[in-house]
Amino acid sequence: MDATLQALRGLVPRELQNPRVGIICGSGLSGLAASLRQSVLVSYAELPGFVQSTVPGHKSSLAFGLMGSGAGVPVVAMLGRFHPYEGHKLSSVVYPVRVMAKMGVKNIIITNAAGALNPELTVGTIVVVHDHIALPNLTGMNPLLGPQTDPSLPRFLPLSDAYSRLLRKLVFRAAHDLSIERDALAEGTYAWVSGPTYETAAEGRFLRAAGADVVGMSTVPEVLAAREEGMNVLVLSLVTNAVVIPASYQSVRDEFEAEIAGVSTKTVVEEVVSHEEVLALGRLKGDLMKSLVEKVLDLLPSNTQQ
Ligand SMILES: O=P(O)(O)O[C@H]1O[C@H](CO)[C@@H](O)[C@H]1O
Ligand SMILES: Nc1nc2[nH]cnc2c(=O)[nH]1
Repeated sequence: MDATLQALRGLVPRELQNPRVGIICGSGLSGLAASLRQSVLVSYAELPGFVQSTVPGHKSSLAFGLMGSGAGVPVVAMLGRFHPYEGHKLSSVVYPVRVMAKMGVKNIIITNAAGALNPELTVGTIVVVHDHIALPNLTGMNPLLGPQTDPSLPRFLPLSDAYSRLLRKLVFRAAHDLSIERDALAEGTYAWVSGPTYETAAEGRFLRAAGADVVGMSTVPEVLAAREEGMNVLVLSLVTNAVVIPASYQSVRDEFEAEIAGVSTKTVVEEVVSHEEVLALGRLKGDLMKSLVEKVLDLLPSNTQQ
């Protein structure tokens, strides 16, 4: 950690060395940082302890700068995050969050691209996350497992208040001030899965039955580390696709038997999701996400520490 902080002190101008807000840009959402003023980019390759992002739509740099109107708020943004499915250790996945904490970040805005499990969520909606289901956490893949990085941090971290109510409400105020239509935003629960495979229909049905609204392969490890470090957390999920959950299984036996009986049948075309589709949606809705985040920064009370 000391080596990383020392490298940053050498690479980032003094006035940007104490960011107030951290931002993590999800798949295809690195454009979020386009409006940073006085921005300085630091490649992950220059930072001891950082790994590289290998996923298309994720860069590998930290961006420091000022964001929002007026004098602006000093922020540090991760242009590209790390996922366990890339082969990164969970401790590496959350390392940048710990670095942000040591630089003084008190509020973190984590964005991601996610698939909708809730049939009421349309593609393009931004979901303000208020809770999560993390099957990996429940089954032994928790980034906080093992010896503590800092014994002064809590060993048993409560998560019932993980998603800051104040920050969530600010998003709705921001949308209201920007006259963003009501249906563009929703609230929901994020399911974290390891990936890199997308869900089968049965898995989608299972996660939906468990109460999740959206599903993705990131975010929760970062939330855990951020909460452990005492930060206020806001998570915004952009719905990039619907997880296909057919209401019923269409039997191939029925289909076959109809065929041999000479009865015409409708061929079922199974829809599939692709990362290209996820990235395309990120590009399409990137500006909306950017305006929302900028406005949240404008509205952030100057004393937000809790
Ligand atoms: O969560 P982010 O990094 O936004 O990316 C999401 O999009 C990728 C799949 O298309 C997965 O990495 C999933 O987690
Ligand atoms: N697991 C998962 N991650 C995603 N990221 C974007 N879309 C999806 C999805 O449908 N499933």
